[in-house]
Amino acid sequence: TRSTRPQRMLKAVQKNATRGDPLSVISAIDRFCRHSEWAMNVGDEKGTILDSVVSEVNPAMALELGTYCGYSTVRIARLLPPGARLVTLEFNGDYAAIARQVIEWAGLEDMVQLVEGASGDWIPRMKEHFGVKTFDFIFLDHWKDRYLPDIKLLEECGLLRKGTVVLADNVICPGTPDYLEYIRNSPSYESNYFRSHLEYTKAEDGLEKSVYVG
Ligand SMILES: O=C(NCCc1nnc(-c2ccc3[nH]cnc3c2)[nH]1)c1cc(-c2ccc(F)cc2)cc(O)c1O
Ligand SMILES: [Mg+2]
Repeated sequence: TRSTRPQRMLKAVQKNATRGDPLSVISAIDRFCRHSEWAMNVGDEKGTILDSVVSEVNPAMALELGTYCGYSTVRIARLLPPGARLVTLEFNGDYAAIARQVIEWAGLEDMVQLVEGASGDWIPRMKEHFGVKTFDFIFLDHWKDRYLPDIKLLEECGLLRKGTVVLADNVICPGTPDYLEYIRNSPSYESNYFRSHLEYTKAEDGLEKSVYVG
């Protein structure tokens, strides 16, 4: 049967990127998505905003919801300080299998814990299962209707601390109106919108950066 888009993306990484070189993995995926087949990675334009926020936070403990093929996982993990950890959650087993190989090709498997399952099931288990106290940085890039329930769940599970930075992708396209309304009106967060474009297109999209103030 015909290969899937994530499988073709992985082939492009293995063909065009150098093992152990995260930047070559990132550019191989961006080239594939610009010149061969669009895919829902955060992309290069929003990716530079992601990079600047991760570098500013310099997290020891980071969480990503929505691994997909591991593009943003590699973008984040390559910037982490030694000993830091990134837990990334993927719902779809096929995506997870590709992401593991992309992360390994980048040589970042030691910093990354990829977990397969639903955010609603795993968030309540983060503390006892991963020995997480609180997260320093969280990247929301999973199903858009899960952003709001999951940020509330993260609060309830005591996984946020004063200063935790939450960065949300796709707040315009596909859009997360209920999440935006909540986070921008909540006294527990200071939010800023970083205007950009939907990956590899001219359509508007952006990232919402929110700092938890407790
Ligand atoms: O759906 C998206 N991303 C989500 C993938 C995912 N990968 N893993 C999950 C997961 C992970 C744990 C979960 N736990 C519960 N649900 C879960 C879902 N979700 C997405 C879609 C678009 C997009 C824009 C315009 C279009 F015309 C079509 C598409 C752009 C983007 O940047 C996206 O991120
Ligand atoms: Mg996205």
